[in-house]
Amino acid sequence: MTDKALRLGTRRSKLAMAQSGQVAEAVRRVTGRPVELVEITTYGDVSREALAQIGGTGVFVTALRDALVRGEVDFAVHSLKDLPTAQPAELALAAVPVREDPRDVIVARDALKFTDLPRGARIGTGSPRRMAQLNAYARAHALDIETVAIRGNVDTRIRYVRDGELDAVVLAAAGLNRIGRIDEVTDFLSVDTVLPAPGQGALAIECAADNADLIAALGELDDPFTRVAVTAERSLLAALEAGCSAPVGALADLLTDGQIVKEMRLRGAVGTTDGTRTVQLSTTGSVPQTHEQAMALGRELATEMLAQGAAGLMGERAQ
Ligand SMILES: NCc1[nH]cc(CCC(=O)O)c1CC(=O)O
Repeated sequence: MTDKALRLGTRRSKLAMAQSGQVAEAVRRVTGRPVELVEITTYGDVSREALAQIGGTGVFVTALRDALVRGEVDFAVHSLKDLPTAQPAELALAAVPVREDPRDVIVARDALKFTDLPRGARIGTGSPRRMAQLNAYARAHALDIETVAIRGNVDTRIRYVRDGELDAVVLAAAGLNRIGRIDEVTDFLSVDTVLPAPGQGALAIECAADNADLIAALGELDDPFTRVAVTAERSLLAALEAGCSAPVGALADLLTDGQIVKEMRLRGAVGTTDGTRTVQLSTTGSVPQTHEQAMALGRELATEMLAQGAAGLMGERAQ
């Protein structure tokens, strides 16, 4: 094996740099090769206005993928939840490392928990999924909250709370962990309250589909269970024909009896952002042993959710 540095394409944001840095270290460890970070500036990074117009995080992923396809970098790390469900033929998902905490969390003023927020509290999030589920919970439990649409990176969002503009913001635990700000969380939301985005908490390591040596080397970092779980979650998302900013929550986990793994459960939730209508279902089956079995589990749940009217609740998908 050669000693030439592997080039890891990354965005410059704090979260992207943290994720890429952590994966770079793991790749050095398993391959014994040096890894060099190559910063890719995306259109969305340059202009906030542009991002609003193009819509969503797809622009970030696209720029990294273009650099991979052009051979400017050897591999890239994405937050799996930001990755479109369609896999381009030129690229391979070489590894899905062990997922960390998939939960959403609250960063609130005065160390408040979600259910202790005062009447009329304003909670910031840019995610229709989080709005839908927080508002549905609030309606069911007579909480009087108002969800407020915000944008921006993690630092910007927490600043809304520190500046007193909002009472709380909702973020992913995994992102805060990776940038070293997990201590600022005031409440970890149970997945029974807010089902995370498909793939939340997991990373995707991508490289060129024709680079078999690199796929094999990066494959050392793959966690087969995380991979089947996120495959089932993303299959549900795809079968609902929903985009990555649609109000869809999904989480696959293992049902165990003592130490013995019995089955995999896949939960899904869709709802209108005002929380008035939701479809929330789960299905349980044998733990998928193949990609195709994991895909089938997601499709199966999607079919049941669509039969209960899920399609009619997703009007607010990405512009
Ligand atoms: N949409 C932005 C984004 N993409 C991935 C994460 C966090 C890391 C993860 O979920 O894996 C975040 C921030 C957030 O939702 O708080």
